[in-house]
Amino acid sequence: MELVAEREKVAEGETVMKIKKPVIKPKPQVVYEFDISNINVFYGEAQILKDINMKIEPRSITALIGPSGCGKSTFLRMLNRMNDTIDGFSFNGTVLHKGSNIYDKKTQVEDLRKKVGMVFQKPNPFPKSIYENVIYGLRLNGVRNKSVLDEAVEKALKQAALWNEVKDDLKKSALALSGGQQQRLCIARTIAVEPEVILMDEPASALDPISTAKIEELVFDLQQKYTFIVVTHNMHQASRISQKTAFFHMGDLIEYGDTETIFTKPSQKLTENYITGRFG
Ligand SMILES: Nc1ncnc2c1ncn2[C@@H]1O[C@H](COP(=O)(O)OP(=O)(O)OP(=O)(O)O)[C@@H](O)[C@H]1O
Repeated sequence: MELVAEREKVAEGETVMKIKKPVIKPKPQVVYEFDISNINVFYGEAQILKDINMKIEPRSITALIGPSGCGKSTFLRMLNRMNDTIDGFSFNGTVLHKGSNIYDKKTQVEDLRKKVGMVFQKPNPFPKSIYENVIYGLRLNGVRNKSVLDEAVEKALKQAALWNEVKDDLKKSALALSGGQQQRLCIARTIAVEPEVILMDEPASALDPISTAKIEELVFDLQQKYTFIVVTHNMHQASRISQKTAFFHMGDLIEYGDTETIFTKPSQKLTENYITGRFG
């Protein structure tokens, strides 16, 4: 802190020191999308995640990579409390979403999940029409107005790059769509409730290369609007779409940083061995 002193002439020949109060400028506070501190997760006696710390910036794409069973999905599910109902689940540590503790007793899980949506590995549309799938969350939230719903359907399907393919068939069963279209429909369903974050657990692993490319393009295009956190086994996918990468191994977060650095100059040998395909 710097004190600023100024000489002030009071009367001829006489000066006094006038101390000006220091001006303390508040530091701009970074509000992270997620600020995760010292997370330890257990299923029964088994420790699944060990002292994980991670800060995730808003409007970014983070890839979670690591060999099977290292805890990527468990970590992802910590972010919208999807582990809560798993038998034997317990944890300690803190997960802040936009500064609020999501595991606080006062947090309503339904409200959290409106802000933090999730897309799963296998497309899981409901056995309903395309239209009904997209508005599912809005209906749950009590939206009834037909023109509001119509508008939301068009907007979400356009954002999910599916509108042109289905706009004349909105009453068709979602189950009649291809796997790739179903996954984009699930993304549209997630987008329709206007979340802040979209969690994705291997969203393209059940899809063909063309559908995979469409999902990647979509995530890339939507990053201006949403924060994405994506579990992937596909190293090319991680390096193509994400700005940040987190490498997990046996429950430890081994390395987390800029994707380019992780893929070109990882600081840990274990990371290098994994990304170069020596194990995993
Ligand atoms: N419901 C559960 N009950 C008990 N143990 C579980 C449960 N779900 C996962 N596990 C265990 O927790 C560990 C981490 O699993 P998790 O699914 O988070 O890993 P992952 O890195 O996502 O794996 P994958 O890449 O194969 O999907 C594994 O050892 C797994 O067997």
